Amino acid sequence: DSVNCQQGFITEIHCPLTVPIRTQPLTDTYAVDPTPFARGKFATVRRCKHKETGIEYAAKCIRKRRRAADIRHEIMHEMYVLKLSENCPHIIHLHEVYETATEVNLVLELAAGGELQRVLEDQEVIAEMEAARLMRQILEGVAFLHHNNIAHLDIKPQNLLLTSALPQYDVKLCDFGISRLILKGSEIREILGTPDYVSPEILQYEPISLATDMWSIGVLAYVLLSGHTPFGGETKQETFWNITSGILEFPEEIFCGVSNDAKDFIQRLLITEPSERMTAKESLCHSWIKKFCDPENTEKDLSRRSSMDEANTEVSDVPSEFSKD
Ligand SMILES: Cc1cnc(Nc2ccc(CC#N)cc2)nc1Nc1cc(C2CC2)[nH]n1
Repeated sequence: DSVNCQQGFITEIHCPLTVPIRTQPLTDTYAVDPTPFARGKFATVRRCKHKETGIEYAAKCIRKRRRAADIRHEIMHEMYVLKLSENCPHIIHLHEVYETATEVNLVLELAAGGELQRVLEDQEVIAEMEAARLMRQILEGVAFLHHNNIAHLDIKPQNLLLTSALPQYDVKLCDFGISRLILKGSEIREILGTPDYVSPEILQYEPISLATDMWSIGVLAYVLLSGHTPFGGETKQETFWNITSGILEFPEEIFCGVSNDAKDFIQRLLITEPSERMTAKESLCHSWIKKFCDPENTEKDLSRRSSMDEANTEVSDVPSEFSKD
């Protein structure tokens, strides 16, 4: 399709994928909470309620000028990626867009449960079955993006939102502010992302690819199961050194009770050579994801890792086979 991209931004998309942009003030239609959920460097996110329907959304207000540079094309890129993903249940939905002279307001689906990061802060680790269930949903969202040649480039617990506070919550990917369209031949090398989740190729200024997201997913799986980051150091420099060293360890004191399948899943993602990592599709076929998520399996009494000391999960040595696509 005639996608015209420069440096990985989707500028205009040939198809009826237009997004109506309203110019009347957001506050005519929505009652906006004064206190923001989250305040990023360039965006502020607030809960808001539609005055007629009473439905609640999240309004992401992005300033158009950043250090005097006009970044409207970046905002339009994020809007297009969200619009492109409107049928994916694991990506936050874009409802509508408002624009003024100085800012763009994306009215987005509200994920009332907040950031996965909060859950990790409250309960440190997540039961392995729950981690696999969340990981499958995240992988389905990422597989959708990668099928459209879009790399998210900032996958981390702060950008994974929970639909509710109840235990059987679902998870949705958000924040496409630094996502990029990755097309064959277009080499994109930019220092992006968050230290603990950044991949070796980014640190070595190598081309960024869809595999860059798979590294971050490996880090995320490690954190969900152990409560620790695999390469975290005392300083940023030490973390970066650990990441490029490619040394991956599963210390017994933080991985006791975690199945070999789960470790194999992580090992097949935290590989310094991007082309050797599993793709999102291959990850969805990995036995750790299938074992916990196939319907017939959940009937069986799968050992649930309730806490560190009770953990006596039988170590399953099922070889992790997955289809080569
Ligand atoms: C209850 C809640 C609490 N905290 C955040 N934090 C947060 C995290 C990342 C980004 C980064 C972005 N974008 C913005 C806010 N989002 C929430 N709900 C949202 C947030 C949203 C849409 C994504 C804004 N829907 N429901």
